[in-house]
Amino acid sequence: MNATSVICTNGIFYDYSKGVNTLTNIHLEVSRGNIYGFLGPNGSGKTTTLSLLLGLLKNQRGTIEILGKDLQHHRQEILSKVGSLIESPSLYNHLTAKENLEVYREIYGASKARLQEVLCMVGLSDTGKKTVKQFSLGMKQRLSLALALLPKPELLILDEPTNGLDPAGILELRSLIRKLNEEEGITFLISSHILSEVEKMANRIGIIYKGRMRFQGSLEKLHQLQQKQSLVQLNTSDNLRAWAVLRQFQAELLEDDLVVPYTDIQQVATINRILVDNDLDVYDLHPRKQTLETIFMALTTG
Ligand SMILES: Nc1ncnc2c1ncn2[C@@H]1O[C@H](COP(=O)(O)OP(=O)(O)OP(=O)(O)O)[C@@H](O)[C@H]1O
Repeated sequence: MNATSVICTNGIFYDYSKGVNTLTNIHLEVSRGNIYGFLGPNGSGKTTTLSLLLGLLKNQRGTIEILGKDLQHHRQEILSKVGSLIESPSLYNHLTAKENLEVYREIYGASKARLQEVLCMVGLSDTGKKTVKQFSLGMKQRLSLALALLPKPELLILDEPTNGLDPAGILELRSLIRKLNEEEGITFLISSHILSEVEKMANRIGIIYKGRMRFQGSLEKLHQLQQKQSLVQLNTSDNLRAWAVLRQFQAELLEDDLVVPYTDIQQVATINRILVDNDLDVYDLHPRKQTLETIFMALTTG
């Protein structure tokens, strides 16, 4: 665990029933200031992992450190600094945003000033007498976030927070998360099964599939993986000679085709020029650019 680590799990295992491995050897590392996007298709183990981090389930093997302390031994202390949105909190439909917060303010022992502060942060300070039953789903989600913010958490754990929101609601929530991260210094761990949603706000990504971590690293590292896997497929008048000419590009001869990895489209033009300059006729040139989505699919399919 390094000094900036906010969450560090070491070899977590969890089974709901004997013989079915729900989580296998999970190493998850979230650093201070991260917006960590925790991605995986349905049933891959995201909620189970988040439940373990929040002490709602108990890991059967491995250790969990949060904010520098072992969760097993410092549960209360840790959880007082962690906010979460894991199951929809029970909002009172017949109460206003402020009244709902008032109920929780007492539980958390937060001040009235803090209540106003969080209402402002989530953009609900002017909803006045409107009760929650008149709120859009996006507004309800922001109110839930306000509840989680009341005790001034250092870390917020959100399980699929954009589920069910319309595009405008998703945009709103995304910019709110970014704002809270930048202005309040809150670290986020956010689960999702949609890469494109997380990609726009996260700076660190973890990908889980069938209970195992398939990738963990910066968004740039995922982009690098994407670039490494982009290939141009070629067919020329003499593929063997073309392969020799393009050796500096790590060209490979695969049955009838020549494939060459590339990182940007300019490189494809250069490859073409080299072939023509070497008196090779190019019959077919087909760049296959990987997208982040195809990389995600490749990591999360059998
Ligand atoms: N209470 C439970 N008892 C038994 N099995 C469970 C329980 N909760 C989850 N599972 C199983 O554990 C696996 C992981 O589920 P989990 O909910 O952690 O995945 P997830 O990635 O959060 O998926 P989703 O996006 O669908 O919520 C799934 O196969 C699921 O069926």
